[in-house]
Amino acid sequence: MSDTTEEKLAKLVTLFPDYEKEALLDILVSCNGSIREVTLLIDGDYSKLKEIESQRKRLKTKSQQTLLSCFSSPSSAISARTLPRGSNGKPINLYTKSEIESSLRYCTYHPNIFPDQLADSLLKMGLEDDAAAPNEFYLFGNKCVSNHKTRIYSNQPNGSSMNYNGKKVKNVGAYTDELAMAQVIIEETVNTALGKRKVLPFQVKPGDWNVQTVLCNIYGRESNLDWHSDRLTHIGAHAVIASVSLGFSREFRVRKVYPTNSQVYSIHPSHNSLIIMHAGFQEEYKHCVPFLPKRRAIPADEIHPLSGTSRVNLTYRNYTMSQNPTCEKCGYPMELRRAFKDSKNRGKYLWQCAKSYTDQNGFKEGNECRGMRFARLNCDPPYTNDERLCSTWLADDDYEAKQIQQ
Ligand SMILES: O=C(O)CCC(=O)C(=O)O
Ligand SMILES: [Fe+2]
Repeated sequence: MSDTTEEKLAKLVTLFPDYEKEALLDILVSCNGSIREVTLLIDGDYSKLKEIESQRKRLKTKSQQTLLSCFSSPSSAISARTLPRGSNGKPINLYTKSEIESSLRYCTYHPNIFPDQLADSLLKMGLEDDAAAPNEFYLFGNKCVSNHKTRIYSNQPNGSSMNYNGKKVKNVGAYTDELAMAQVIIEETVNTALGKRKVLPFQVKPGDWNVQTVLCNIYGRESNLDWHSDRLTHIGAHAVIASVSLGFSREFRVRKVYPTNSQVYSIHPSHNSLIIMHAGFQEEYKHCVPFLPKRRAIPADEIHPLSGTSRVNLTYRNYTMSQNPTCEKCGYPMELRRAFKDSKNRGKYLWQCAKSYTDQNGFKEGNECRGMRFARLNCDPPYTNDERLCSTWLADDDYEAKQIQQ
């Protein structure tokens, strides 16, 4: 059986860690799903590529043309591949609270967050939830299926009609007493932590952070979660997300979203620990749960007594956005994003039509929509067509963008 798109993409992410996942997906689509072609393309074997390109001239679609033109210069392919990551190209391991918090400016780490019994019942809840299922979604028109399972729990009376990542959620889980108890501890810990930090312009104030939704991810031995930043669309700019790890300990990697060769850090959150991804984290960093190396034998003392090699993750989210715009051109819901790639535009919050990225046929020729609006956060309505009113935020250590934009 051939690999799913998600599996192919996971392989490519491992082969080409310096590339954005979205860019790899673009290239994979433009190479008709062939990993071999992608490898040739990125490794700069242009004679082979020419052959492939001339074969494809017959099929020639707009998206393929654009994508290939981005990779037509050997220097762009080679520089991204060969740039060293950090000092020696390897992730830096962060084990303790002080190592994590001194290296990552938007993260705090809180071990032993729940009483032991509560942690164990939440772990069992995740492991035994029969309604948890792989995530199915469309990216650039390709159907992707995650290799970990997910369930969303909501404490809202209208929770059953909620949206997540642009899709109506089926089968929202009811709030149990354990979830309600855990929420009290999480809200208290997060609001206390917020009170000790600088408040960023678009974030909730200390004391006001509260939870409407808990996303539960269940990882087996073979599961992973690819590099991403969480979508801001419903949780807003400068979102604060609380992420609890339960059971078998898996790596949680983080790196800045720019430059492309940014240093990777590896955190090892233990059973019953909390990572708070503070305001600015989703804007400036991305994160993933990498695959466990296939051939690595797991030492007996790492196997969790209740979950074996499975891990449960609970992420607590505060839904702050309710008036999100729809696209003026096609009526599709829009996604809130922050530009970061080029330092000239970095910091601008934008509403982008989600159709091309998430709709089943959204990337087919003639179906693309490039609808865009500037975000005007904390205003009614939260969008504008006047660029001068666009909400913008730059990290205070982003000297490069500040200098260019002044
Ligand atoms: O499992 C984790 O630690 C991360 C989960 C996550 O990033 C997400 O659900 O968006
Ligand atoms: Fe995430």
